[in-house]
This record gives sequence, C-alpha cells and structure tokens, in this order.
Amino acid sequence: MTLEDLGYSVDLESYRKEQGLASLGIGRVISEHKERYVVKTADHEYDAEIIGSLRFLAQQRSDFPAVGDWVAMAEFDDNKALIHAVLPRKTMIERQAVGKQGEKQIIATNIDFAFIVQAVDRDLNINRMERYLTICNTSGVNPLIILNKTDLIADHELTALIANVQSRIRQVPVLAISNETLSGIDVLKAQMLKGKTYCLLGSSGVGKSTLLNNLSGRQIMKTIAISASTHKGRHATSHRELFVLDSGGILIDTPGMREVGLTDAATGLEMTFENIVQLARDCRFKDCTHTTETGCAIVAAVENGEIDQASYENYLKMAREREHFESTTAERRMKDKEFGKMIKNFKKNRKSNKY
Ligand SMILES: Nc1nc2c(ncn2[C@@H]2O[C@H](COP(=O)(O)OP(=O)(O)OP(=O)(O)O)[C@@H](O)[C@H]2O)c(=O)[nH]1
Ligand SMILES: [Zn+2]
Repeated sequence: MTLEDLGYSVDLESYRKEQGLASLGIGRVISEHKERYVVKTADHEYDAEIIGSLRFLAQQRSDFPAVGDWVAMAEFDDNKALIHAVLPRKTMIERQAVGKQGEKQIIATNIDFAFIVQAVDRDLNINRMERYLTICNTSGVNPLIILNKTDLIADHELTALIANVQSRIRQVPVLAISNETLSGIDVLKAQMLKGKTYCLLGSSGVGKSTLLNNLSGRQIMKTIAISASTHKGRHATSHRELFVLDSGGILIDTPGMREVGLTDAATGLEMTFENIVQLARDCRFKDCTHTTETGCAIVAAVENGEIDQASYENYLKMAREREHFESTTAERRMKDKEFGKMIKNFKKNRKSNKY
C-alpha cells in the first residue's frame, strides 16, 4: 500500500516540505480513543500519542488529531509513534459536543463524500437528513442520501418515500439499497472513486457496518470496547474506523450518533435550505425573523404550500440552535477572560501585599 492509496495528495506533500517536516514520517489516523491514535502509514500501523508541546498548544478539542487526519510522526519503537503535527484539513465534519455546551467535536476529517444513511423501515426522518446535510454543507463535503433496508418495505412504499424525501431535499442524490438482497450495492460501489475518502453518517442501527462489510466484500468486525469497571459492553466504539476498499475508495465508519447538534460554523444551513432562504429577499422587513412579521415572504410561501411546513420548522429550529451555540461560546469566552483578569489581579495584589 502507498500513501496515495490512503488518500495522500500532492498538496499535502508540498506542505510537508515547506514546513520542514520531511524528516518525519507521514501517516493517517484510522482510529482514536481517549487521545490514543492508530496511525496507518504505507507499510505499518502505529499506536501513537501526541507530543507534549502539541498538547500544550492545543486550545480546543479540534486542535487534537481526529480520524481521517494526516499527521507527521516519529517512530520510537516497533509499533509506537509520537505525533508531532496535524497537517491542514481539507474538510472537517463537526458537531456540537454532546453534553458540553458551546464546544465542538470532530466527527471525521479530510472527507470528500458523505453517505447519509437511514433505514426505511421505521427510522426514516427527513429532519435528521436535513441536519446531516447542513453539517456536510458547512464543511464542503459532498453528500449522498442512502435509504437502506428496502427489503423490509413494498416497492410502492419505497417509491412514495423517495418522492417524499425529494420533495423536501431537491439538490441531493438519493440511492435506495438493501444489505440483505444487495440491491443497489453495485451502483454504490461503481460511484466510489479511488483515493477519495467517504464517510458513513447515521444513527445507530441503520446498517452502516453491514454496508461497510458489503462494500469491502469482507467481514470487518467491530471490536466493542469493554469498560473495565462495569464489564458492560460499551456502545459502538470500533477499533478501526478507516478502511481502504478493493475498489480504491477509502471509507470511514463513524460510530452511530444519537445527537448531531450544530455548531456556529453551520454556514451550511443557508445552503441546505436555499429555497427558503432565497425568499427572504422579498420579506418586508430586512431583519425579518420569518415567524410573526406581516409581509414575510417565507411565511406566505409556507401558507400557500410552496415551502414544506416541516422543512420550514426544521430550518427555524436549526437556526435557533446555531444562535444558541454562538451565544454560549461567546459567554464562555467572556467568563474565561474574567477569570484571567481575576487571576491577574490576585497575582498583582499578592505582589503588592508581599505575602
Ligand atoms: N433487513 C435488513 N436488515 C439490515 C440491513 N442492513 C443492516 N441490517 C441489520 O440492521 C442491524 C444494524 O446494522 P448495523 O450495520 O450494525 O448498523 P450500524 O448503523 O452500523 O449501527 P452502529 O454500529 O450502532 O452505528 C443488524 O442487525 C443488521 O443485520 C438491510 O438492508 N436489511
Ligand atoms: Zn420573513
């Protein structure tokens, strides 16, 4: 295997040279667990950690390596390495960190295409599709919607579902597949390009791992991490998350996600809801919130059925969420600043009081 097989590019190579990193090895992070990384190189896999100075300089979660990252590293043992630098990311899919208001968490980096997977039997949720789309649009990743488990419903039901999805999401291709009958799998395989990185996004149980197995033609087992204290199997931490398929495509399987909160960087919202946002030009007031104002072109379009009511509500909900993220981040920064001032004053007082 070569680095190019893993997705390495000319741009990355010239960056590496420019930055004087040529003496270090280059590899791609294929899994991450509590600041321990598995880094794959052309002919090796390393257990890696980051060097102290990198940790020291890290200001936020996104400064640490993530699955999909290219890193410059030094081998120090047979299969151990230290990560010295994270190379610039072409794309970065991120969400609001669960339970940590105002913080971001990277899902995967350097992704070219995302497969947004949903199951047609009971999980289908167009609001959630729009949410994943927004996340993709924000980071410049090309989305494809995959409807899985089509073996579980009748053909006419599937036709209706696809029409339903496409009435709300017009600009994104939709592909129906079944991991059971393998219908659609070859079509999907044929679309995947050598050296490009794909990522599977979707809730737990929609069939991402099964799809990975079908695309790779192998049974790639997930090792479930066992929490030592409770001996309870912990959910969906796969040991390896990045795979090179025989077709040459590179596939990242992210653990199933229950929550996909938006961050302030969700500029993709306007792209996802382009047909809604465009109408705002005709609103009577420039600062229209598109809710209760008279002369709101968006509300009018919802009323006359031009815009889907559910889509409209989902748009407003996500716009509020983005705003909330922004305000909590601002608040936190303010608090940090105040805390910094307090420390400074304390030190000053201590000096002057000489205790
Ligand atoms: N009938 C049917 N069942 C499927 C299909 N694809 C997957 N399944 C089943 O759905 C269940 C969940 O599939 P997984 O592939 O583990 O789902 P996942 O999205 O990887 O879930 P996480 O690993 O929790 O994120 C398994 O029991 C699969 O056998 C399908 O096309 N048809
Ligand atoms: Zn309006």
